[in-house]
Amino acid sequence: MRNEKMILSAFLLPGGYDWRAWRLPGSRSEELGQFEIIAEIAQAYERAKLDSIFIADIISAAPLLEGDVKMGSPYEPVTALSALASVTSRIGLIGTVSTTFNHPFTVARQLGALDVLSGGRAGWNIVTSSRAEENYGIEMPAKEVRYRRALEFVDVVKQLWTSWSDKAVINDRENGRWVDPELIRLIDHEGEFFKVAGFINQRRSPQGHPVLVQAGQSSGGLNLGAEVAEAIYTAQPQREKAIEYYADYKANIQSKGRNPNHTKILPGLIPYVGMTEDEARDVQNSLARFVDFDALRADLATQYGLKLDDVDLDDRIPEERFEGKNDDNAGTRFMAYRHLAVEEKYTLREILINRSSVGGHLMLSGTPSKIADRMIDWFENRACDGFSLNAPAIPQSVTQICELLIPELQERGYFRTEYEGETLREHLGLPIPPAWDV
Ligand SMILES: Cc1cc2nc3c(=O)[nH]c(=O)nc-3n(C[C@H](O)[C@H](O)[C@H](O)COP(=O)(O)O)c2cc1C
Repeated sequence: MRNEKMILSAFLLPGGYDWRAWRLPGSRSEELGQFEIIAEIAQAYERAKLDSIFIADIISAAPLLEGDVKMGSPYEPVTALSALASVTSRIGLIGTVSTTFNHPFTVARQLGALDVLSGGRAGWNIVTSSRAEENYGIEMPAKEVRYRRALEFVDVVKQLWTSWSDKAVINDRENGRWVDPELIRLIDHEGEFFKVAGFINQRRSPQGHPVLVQAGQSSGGLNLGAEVAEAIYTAQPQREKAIEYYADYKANIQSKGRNPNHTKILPGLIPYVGMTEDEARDVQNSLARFVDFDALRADLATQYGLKLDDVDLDDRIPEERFEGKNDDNAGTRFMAYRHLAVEEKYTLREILINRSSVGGHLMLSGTPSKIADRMIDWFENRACDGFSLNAPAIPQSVTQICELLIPELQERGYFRTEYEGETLREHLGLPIPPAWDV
C-alpha cells in the first residue's frame, strides 16, 4: 500500500458532467449561474473531506449557444471561488485563469488575494485557452506562442508571489512602520511579452502561494506542466496508457530538476455509483432519451475538425478520418476517440454517447466497492496520484459520491476521514514555495 492517501478533487459543474444531465427533472438547472447551488455542492464535498473543488472556464458563451450547457456554465472562477471561500473552511479552491487573455500582475493580485483571504486554499489551473479571442479584439496567437507567453506569464506571477519575505509585515506601531520595505523585492521583470516592475501590495499566504495546476496535452502543454505544475488534470480512459503517461510525466519533471513527488497526476473520473448495478445505471438510463446526435456531431467537428455528417450512426468512423493526428496536434481526448473507433470498434452512435456522458475520461459504473477496487488498482499501480471526480448528474451524483463512494475509500484506508492540514498544499502534500529571501 502506498504511504500517501489518494487525492480527490471535484470538478464543480453544477449542470452535471453529462451534457444532458441538466435536462433531468430535479436537476436545479434553473439555478445555474447563481450562488446557492455551488455553495451546497462545495459544502457537500467539504463534508466528504475532498482535497479541492475546481472551476473550469471557457470565457465565452459560444458553447452555451451551441447547446453545451455543461461547459458553458456561467461562473467566473475567481469571483465564484471568493464567494465559496466564505462558506467553506478547509476545501481547496482551484480556479481556471487564462494566460492568453489576462495580465500577470492582475492574476497575481486576484489569485494571490483569494489565497490569503481563504487561509491558503487557492489553486490556479493555468490554461492558454482555445477560443474567446473575439471577446478581446485580438487574433488567436498560435499555440506555440500561447505556451511561450504562458511560461513567461507564470514566471512573472511566481516572482510577484514570492516577492514579499515571510517577515515583511513587521506591524511596528511604535515606529509607524507596518512593513519593512527592505523585505519586499522589486521584481523588475522585462521579457518577450511583459514588463512588470513589481511591488505587489499583498502579504504572503499561509501556503506561500496558490497551487499551480495544468491540463495541456500538446508538447507545449506538457512542457509547461513539467516546468511549473504541482497538479495535472488529464483525460486517461485506458489503464495501461495512464501508467505510461504517469511514468513519462514524472520522468519529464525530474529532467527539469524538479521533484516528481511534488506534482500530482489526477486523471478525470466519471463515477456512476449505486448500491446495486441496476441502481448505478439509473442515471445513464434516464439520460438516454435526451441524447442529441446532431449537436454532438457538430461539437466533434468544431472541437476536433472531425467531419462526420456522412457517417451513419450505426457505422464505424473510417480510420482514415483520424490520419495525420497524434497526441500532440490533436490532444489525448481526440486520440481516445480514435482508440474507441479503431481498436474498440465503437459505432459513431456509441462514440457520441461517450462524448456526451464522459467526454473522453475514465468512466466507472457500479457499487461503491466495485468502483473503489478500480480506483485503488489505478492508484497502487501508479496510473495516478488520485482523481479529478466529475459528478455526472446534479444533485444525485454528488450525494452518491459523498455518501457511498468516499466512505468506501475511507473504510479501506485510502482516503482521509478528517482534514489534517489547513491549506491546500497540506492536503496535497506539497511544500511551501520559499519567499525570495530564503
Ligand atoms: C480536466 C481538464 C480540464 C480543463 N479545463 C480547461 C478550462 O477550464 N479552460 C480551458 O480553456 N481549457 C481547459 N482544458 C484544456 C486544456 O487546458 C488544454 O487546452 C487541452 O487539454 C489541450 O491541450 P493543448 O492546449 O496543450 O493542446 C482542460 C483540460 C482537461 C483535461
